Amino acid sequence: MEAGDGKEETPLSSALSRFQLSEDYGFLLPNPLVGDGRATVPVGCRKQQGNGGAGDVWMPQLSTRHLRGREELYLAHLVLSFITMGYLWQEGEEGTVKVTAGSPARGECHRPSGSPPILSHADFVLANWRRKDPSGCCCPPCRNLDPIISLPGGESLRGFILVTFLVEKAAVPGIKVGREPPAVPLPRAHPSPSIALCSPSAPPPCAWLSWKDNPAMPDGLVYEGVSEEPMAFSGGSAAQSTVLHAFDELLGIRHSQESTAFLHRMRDYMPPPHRAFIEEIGRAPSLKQHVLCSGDARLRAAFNRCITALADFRSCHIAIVTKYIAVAKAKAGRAEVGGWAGRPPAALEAKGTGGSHIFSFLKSVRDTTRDGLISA
Ligand code: HEM
Repeated sequence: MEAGDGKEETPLSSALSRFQLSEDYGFLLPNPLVGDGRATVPVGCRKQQGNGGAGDVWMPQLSTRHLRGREELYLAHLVLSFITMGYLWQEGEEGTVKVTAGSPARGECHRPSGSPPILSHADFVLANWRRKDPSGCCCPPCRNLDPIISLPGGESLRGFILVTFLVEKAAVPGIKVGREPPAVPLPRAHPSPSIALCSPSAPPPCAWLSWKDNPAMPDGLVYEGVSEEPMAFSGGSAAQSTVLHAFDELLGIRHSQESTAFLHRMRDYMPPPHRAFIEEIGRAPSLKQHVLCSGDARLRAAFNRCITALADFRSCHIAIVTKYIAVAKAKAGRAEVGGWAGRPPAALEAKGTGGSHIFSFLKSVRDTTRDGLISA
C-alpha cells in the first residue's frame, strides 16, 4: 500500500487485500478477504514516530461501499480494530498514542455494522475464528480452530480467544430456547469447552483494549478526522457477550443497580441485532412468574437447575480471573515473562477490562444470580 496523504478514498476490500501486517507490529494477519494475497507493509504510523509527524506513514481513507454482505463488514471491522490496537499500544502502557493520526480508525466499517470504533467482543471472539481444515469440525479442544488475528501471548492468548468462542458456541442450544439465535457469526454444534485451555502464562490483553476508565489513556482517544475531542470507549470484554445477558433476562435475574448500569453499558458494544434480541426477551412475559404461578414442582426444579448452572459458571469464571491476574502478576514479579506483553496491565490489576472493579462486581453478579432461585 502506498503511503498517502490520508485524504483519498479507497475501496476497503481492495485496500485490505493488499496488505498484511508485519510481525514488527506483533501481528500476523492471514488475509481473510482475499485468499493468500500477502504483502508486508507498515500501516498507521511507524513505530518510532507515531505522533502524526512527518515520518509517519498514513493509511488512506477506506470506504465500505464495495464490501459484500455482513461477513465482509465484520471481517473489515475486525481487521481495522486490530490494526488500531496494534498502533495505539505498540509501546505498551507507557507510550500510548493519544491520536489516531491517519489511522485505520477512520475506516467507515463501524457505521454500517453498528459497531463502535474499537475492538469489541464481537470482533475479538465472535468474528475472529476460522477452521484450519474447512471441512473439519470446530469442537474442543480447538485443534481445528485458530483465531483469524491474534495478539502477542502465544498459546495462552489463542486459548483466551478460542475458549471464549467455545463458551459462546456451547450456549447456542440455550439461546434457542428463547428464539433462533441472532444473526451473527456464531457456530453450530454443542461442545463442552474446557476453560483449562486458558493457561495463565500471560494476562489477556483486555485492559489494554479500553480507552475508557483506563489510567494509561485517561482522556480517551481522538479519532482524527472524526472529532477533535477525545472519545472514550470500553474495550472488548465477554461482559459484551449476548449469551449471559440473554440468560439473565430469560431467568429474570436482577443485578444490583451498579452492576446493571455496567452491564447495560456493555450492550452498546454488541451488534444491534444482539441488543434487540436481549431487549425482546426482557419485554416478553416473565418465565419466572409462569413457573411460580404453575405450582409445578418439576418446573420449579428445572428452573432452579438453570439458575444454579448459571451461578456455577460465574463462580468458575471468578476462579479463572483470580488465577489469571494473580499468576500473571506473580510471574511478572519474578520477571519470568519478558517485554510489555508479559506484564499485567495496571488497569487489569485494579479494574476489569471494561473498567469495573472486577472482583466485587463479579461476586455481586454471581450472588444476585443465586438470589434468583425459587424457594419451595
Ligand atoms: C482468562 C480468562 C478470563 C479473564 C481474565 C476474564 C476477565 C474478566 C473480567 C476482568 C471481567 C469483568 C468485566 C470487565 O470489566 O470486563 C469479566 C467479565 C465477564 N466475563 Fe470474563 N474473563 C475470562 C474468560 C471468560 C470466558 C471464557 C468467558 C465466557 C464467555 C467470560 C465471560 C465473562 C462474562 C459473561 C462477564 C460479565 C460478568 C458476568 O456476566 O458474570 N470470561 N471477565
